[in-house]
Amino acid sequence: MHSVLVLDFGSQYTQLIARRIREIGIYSEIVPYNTPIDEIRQHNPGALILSGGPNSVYGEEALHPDERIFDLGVPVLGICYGLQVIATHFGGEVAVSPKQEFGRAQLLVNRQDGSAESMLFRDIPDSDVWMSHGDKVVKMPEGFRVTASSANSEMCAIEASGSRAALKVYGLQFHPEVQHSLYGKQLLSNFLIDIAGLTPDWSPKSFIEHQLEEIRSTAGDATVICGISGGVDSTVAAVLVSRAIGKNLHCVFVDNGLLRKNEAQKVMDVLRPLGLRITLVDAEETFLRRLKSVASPENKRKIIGRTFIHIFEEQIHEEKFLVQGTLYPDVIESVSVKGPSQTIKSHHNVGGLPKRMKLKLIEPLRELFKDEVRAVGRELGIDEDILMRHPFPGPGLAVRVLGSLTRERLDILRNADEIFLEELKKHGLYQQVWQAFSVLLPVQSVGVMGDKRTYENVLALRAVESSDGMTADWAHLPHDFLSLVSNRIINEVRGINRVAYDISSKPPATIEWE
Ligand SMILES: Nc1ncnc2c1ncn2[C@@H]1O[C@H](COP(=O)(O)OP(=O)(O)OP(=O)(O)O)[C@@H](O)[C@H]1O
Ligand SMILES: O=c1[nH]c(=O)c2[nH+]cn([C@@H]3O[C@H](COP(=O)(O)O)[C@@H](O)[C@H]3O)c2[nH]1
Ligand SMILES: NC(=O)CC[C@H](N)C(=O)O
Ligand SMILES: [Mg+2]
Repeated sequence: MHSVLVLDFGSQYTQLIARRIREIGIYSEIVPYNTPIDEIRQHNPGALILSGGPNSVYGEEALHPDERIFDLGVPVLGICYGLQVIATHFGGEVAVSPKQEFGRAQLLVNRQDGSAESMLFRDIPDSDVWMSHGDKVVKMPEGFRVTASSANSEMCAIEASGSRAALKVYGLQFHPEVQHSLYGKQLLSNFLIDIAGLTPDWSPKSFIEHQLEEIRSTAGDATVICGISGGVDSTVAAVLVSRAIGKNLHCVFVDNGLLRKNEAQKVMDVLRPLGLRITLVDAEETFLRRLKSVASPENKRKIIGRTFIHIFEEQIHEEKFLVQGTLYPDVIESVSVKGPSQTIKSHHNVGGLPKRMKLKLIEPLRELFKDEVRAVGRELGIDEDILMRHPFPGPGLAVRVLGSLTRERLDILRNADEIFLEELKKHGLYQQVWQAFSVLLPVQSVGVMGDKRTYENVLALRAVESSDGMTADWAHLPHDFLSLVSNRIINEVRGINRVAYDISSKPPATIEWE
């Protein structure tokens, strides 16, 4: 199976490029812009895409790919910064533009220059595209032609032609991957299917078949341990691995004392029908002891990540591999392994892992987004109730009791959160939001209850809409509903006298508070 490699120059839209390609039915992966040519060859790519990026190709901090990518014999499409890389590589010039373009622009496809229409623009009329650039091509590279223009960039789309046509190198100043570029997906499809000749055969089913082979060849006859949480990702990962290696899979569910109310029991009940071999480990003591008096979010996350691995290691008998349900957003936000993107927070299962580990990782979902994992789960026949659960982070309530943890504060949060989730379900709102939870703030406020002054904790409710957790908007829950939840929590949960609703989107906030 050929994949498309996206070389990441740090664009905010890099993941969107990969997504759009998969929506077309072609598998794609993102690698850092400077991945060496030998590594690129190992992926056996059917096409390369160079992403946009914040730098300028003529600046001191310009990022350059391995130049030999242009000799691989596979078609290359550069987007924005990627176009500018192509233009300079082939002898053209890029300079700062007197007029910048951000947002909507009108694309004029060049059909009048006597040459044949570009295959890239087949079935694409003059239409709206989305721009985000301050530089532009000012001198064409030799052996290239202009195939489209916009008001502020005359050389808005270029491609190798004439004696260089066989190179199949294309560049676009606009971003075809964003929804506002009306024919963007059609354009990507023209590039991948018509020009690169790829077959759109990526589907949950083909993904599963491919992964089953990969897992079998990695694991061989070895036994494998899998951290399972009752969440969507680890359940799908465990079912997939158990399909591949059967009884050699041993699942461990860690009760880290940071779970929701009665969660451990509920999860064991839900997972039982899947027929997996699961050990429940009670590690509350260990986690809470190690987290005692730790207030910094990053420290909490790292301690939790390490403790998970220690607990897994205690459970190992002859296992050599650890399966995790790590997803793409966990990876991209934790470490900048995939190019020049920034570390936002250390997800416990990626940035929180200890430096030395006895176990080797198997992470079959590492390149997928949540909605794709759900589609894979559906194909595997996993129950909708499990697949549609809200995500729950591995560090659990530790990142929702802000500041230092105590068992008492965890319990206050558990009781409040239970009411919130119960009411969401009762009102048919649970499935309408992507994730919902409560956060116990390290703040006390004054209240009056039964004529008495109170000085108690403040709780924040958070509910968001999202498709992959990368961006999110706060959910506009009905006011009557919020009022009912607030009332119940203040009346029923000892220790809370005020409830607030979080109305921040991601970005600039994140979904969790820590
Ligand atoms: N309590 C736990 N016991 C064992 N492993 C866990 C636990 N919590 C998290 N993990 C491991 O960490 C991985 C990442 O957690 P994460 O919350 O992202 O995924 P998930 O729990 O499987 O799914 P979801 O995002 O839907 O909650 C899990 O896939 C699992 O391998
Ligand atoms: O397994 C996990 N381990 C973590 O360390 C972690 N941190 C955040 N999350 C979940 O990821 C999504 C995005 O969260 P943020 O906007 O807070 O980064 C949201 O769904 C969060 O709940 C985590 N999941
Ligand atoms: N979005 C981009 O790739 C921007 C590229 C380059 N920095 C410019 O401003 O033109
Ligand atoms: Mg989880």
